[in-house]
Amino acid sequence: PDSLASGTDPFDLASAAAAAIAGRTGVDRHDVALVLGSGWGGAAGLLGETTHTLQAADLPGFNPPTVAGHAGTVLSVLTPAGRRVLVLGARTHYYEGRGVRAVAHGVRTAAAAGCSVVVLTNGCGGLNPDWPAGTPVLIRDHINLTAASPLEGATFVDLTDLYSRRLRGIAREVDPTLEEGVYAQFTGPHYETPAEVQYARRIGADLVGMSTALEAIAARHAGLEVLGVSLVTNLAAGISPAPLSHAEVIEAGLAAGPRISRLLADIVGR
Ligand SMILES: Nc1nc2[nH]c(I)nc2c(=O)[nH]1
Repeated sequence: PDSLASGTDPFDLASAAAAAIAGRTGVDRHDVALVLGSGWGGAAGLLGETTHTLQAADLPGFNPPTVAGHAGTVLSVLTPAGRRVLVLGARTHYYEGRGVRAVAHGVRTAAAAGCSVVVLTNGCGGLNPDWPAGTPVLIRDHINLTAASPLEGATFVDLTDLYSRRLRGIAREVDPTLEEGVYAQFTGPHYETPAEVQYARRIGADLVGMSTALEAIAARHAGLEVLGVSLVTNLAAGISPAPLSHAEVIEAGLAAGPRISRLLADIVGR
């Protein structure tokens, strides 16, 4: 929990985690951090050569993986262009109840490790019937419905252009067909009711998920430039008349794998 009594300043903990990464990999500085969400697991292999694989739980402030499929690893990848990518395969979701500091720890560690850019990916529900499962969507902006902030105290941070226009431009150069949308973070872990999905649509959301917004705010505060990319893994509740079968969702996510992994590799390689 986030009790102040714990004493460990979140930024000291992030520095300790970054020092542990540098110590174990011999890589003193990473350039780009990549947070892998549902359906994005295959991206790391296409980025370049994974020179080091660390267990996240061995690093200060990271927790054992609770989301199935998240390998719970932190990778150091060397791209063909000689850039160092820190691949965080161990996201903490707000719904785990570990508090906002745990949610923000990964991006704070990335900043402490020297990164200047973080790419946040996630799996989400789609509100646009024209975006079927398997559609990647650039996040243009977010609506934070968690009623929480990763920041504490009088930490006033401007969030204009939080999802970097520059990085979205690079992404669209890589794939001009990419859609853009507004991502709404719900607390979860339950999915939205059809009425909540209609509410999200009416307030301007195109995507609904349970991650990303809090991490993006913490990333901006830590000085990182942010790119967010969602993978629609299902149509949100009530959007499609017949609820998609879980098998279809899994299949659509897998089918999109090669395309979205290539997309990320080309964006990071720029
Ligand atoms: N809130 C929310 N999160 C999600 N994550 C995935 I994958 N699908 C959904 C969804 O439909 N709603």
